[in-house]
Amino acid sequence: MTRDESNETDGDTEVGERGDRIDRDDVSTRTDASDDSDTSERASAGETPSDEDPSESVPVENVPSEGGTAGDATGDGANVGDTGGAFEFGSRTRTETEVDLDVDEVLADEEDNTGLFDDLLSGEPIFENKEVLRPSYTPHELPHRTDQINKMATILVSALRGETPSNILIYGKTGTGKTASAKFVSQELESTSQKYDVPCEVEYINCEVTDTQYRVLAQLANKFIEKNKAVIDNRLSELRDLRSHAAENLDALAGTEFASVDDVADRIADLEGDREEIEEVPMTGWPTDRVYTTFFDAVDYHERVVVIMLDEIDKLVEKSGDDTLYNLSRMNSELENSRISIMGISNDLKFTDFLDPRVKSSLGEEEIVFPPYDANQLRDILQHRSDIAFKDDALTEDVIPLCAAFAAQEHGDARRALDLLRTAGELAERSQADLVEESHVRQAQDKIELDRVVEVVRTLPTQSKIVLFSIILLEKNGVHNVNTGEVFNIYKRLCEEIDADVLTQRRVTDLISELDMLGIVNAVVVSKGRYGRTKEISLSVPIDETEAVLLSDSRLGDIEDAQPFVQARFDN
Ligand SMILES: Nc1ncnc2c1ncn2[C@@H]1O[C@H](COP(=O)(O)OP(=O)(O)OP(=O)(O)O)[C@@H](O)[C@H]1O
Repeated sequence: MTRDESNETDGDTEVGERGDRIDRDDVSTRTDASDDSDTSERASAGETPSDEDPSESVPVENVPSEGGTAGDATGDGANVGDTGGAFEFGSRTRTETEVDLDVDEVLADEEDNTGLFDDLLSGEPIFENKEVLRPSYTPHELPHRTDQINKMATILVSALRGETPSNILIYGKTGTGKTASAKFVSQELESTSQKYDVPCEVEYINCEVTDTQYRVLAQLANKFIEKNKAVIDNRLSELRDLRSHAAENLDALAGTEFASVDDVADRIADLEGDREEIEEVPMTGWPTDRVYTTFFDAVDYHERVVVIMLDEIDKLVEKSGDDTLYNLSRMNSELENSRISIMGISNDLKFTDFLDPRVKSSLGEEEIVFPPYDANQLRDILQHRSDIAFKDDALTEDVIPLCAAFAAQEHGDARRALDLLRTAGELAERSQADLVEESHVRQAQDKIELDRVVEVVRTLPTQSKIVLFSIILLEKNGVHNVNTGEVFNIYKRLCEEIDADVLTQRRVTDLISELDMLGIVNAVVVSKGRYGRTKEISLSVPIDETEAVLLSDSRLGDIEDAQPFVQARFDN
């Protein structure tokens, strides 16, 4: 299990526990639960209802509203139906009554609410099923990817014949449907393999998250170990049945590989031994060759063809070189029972340049390119999804073409197109409109763009933030198309103010070029005749929002009054 997964599990548990606290049925369940240790302790200490310290009853009264002290609550409210001593009876009766009272109060409060949510709920919902527009949804149909899907299927069909499929490399820009298509094909492959009872499995790894050789091999090893355990358990239960039938009547062994009940028992003992020996790979700590051997043995435990899908494979190579791919691609020559095939997916067309030539040729046996979608194709994709996602007639005619056009301008990214459509729907819903209209799409486009800018600016290194802030200060004071020298002067003063290192002007020029590449500023080189050439810099992002993001950085937030700094431009 990855760290993320375990966190998720923790999170779920917590939610579950919190949820328990407000569940009315659960309150009574707890009240019924029997644990009178607390009362008996007090009874043995000679307490009676009359000498009970009033403060002691507080937790009892607080049971339903606090909810968190479930242990105490169950203890004191335990024996409602009992006919125990007067103290217990009185105490318990109070508890139960108050439990109900408090829950009723909560319910009454709910009825008297201010209608905060009622207003929002009252409008006709625009969405039928919003989840369909989220990236986590895997569509059942992928328009305009038939060629690529067919090509993948033609290569992978050998797995269903028990042969090793060629390795495949899939390239294409972001949002061109690579992952969706590959997952679609693997689901089909696995279901067909079950239909024909051919052992074929697909394992998916996202190398952006799992980005070292150790982690990739450990994750794969553990997945196969899990499957092997299930296979062994299945076989064990069949064999135990067979053993008991054969013990009654030896005919049960007819047609099996066993000649006697003892043979069956031996096989069971072997499998139990195998089951016992299986050791999962910890997420850190083993030498990599031990992880590799464990993975190798787990894959080779029984006959099967395995397709390993490495999504964002370029991230793995970038982070930890091509050792993993080298090891995986040479495994087939050593495996005895199984075969593996690799399906790599990448946004970066050039990543194979960094591979060892042997890995490169083995990995790229087959290459499939996913071109960007054009506006018409995006329109079809959006139409398919919107039919399921929105209520009938919830979109005006121009919504889908506009979303498609915006996304096509980007780089034919279906993810962006779907995001736009979903955000437009959400904005319409929020403004309680009956229909999603063109204006909602335009607002959605601005919102997504702004979110992107905010994210990029927020994560800039401090020095770049200071440079950007200098440009903003100049612009805010009416100085447009500034040059590098002007930015540098303000930058220096700001650094002194917040005690940051002052970089050289040359370095600051580089940082400006980086901001240009990120699309935050626009820097054009202009010729000044005999005075040489200079860069004219202007801001390409909304000024107020960007300034707000910069000032939310604790270091830049320290800058008291930015106004005087701008004078620096004129002081020089
Ligand atoms: N032809 C299509 N039909 C329907 N939905 C599509 C199609 N192509 C892409 N999508 C949707 O667009 C989104 C992005 O697709 P996907 O994740 O497959 O892109 P990708 O090429 O793998 O991108 P990245 O390289 O960024 O991971 C997903 O929600 C996917 O369902």
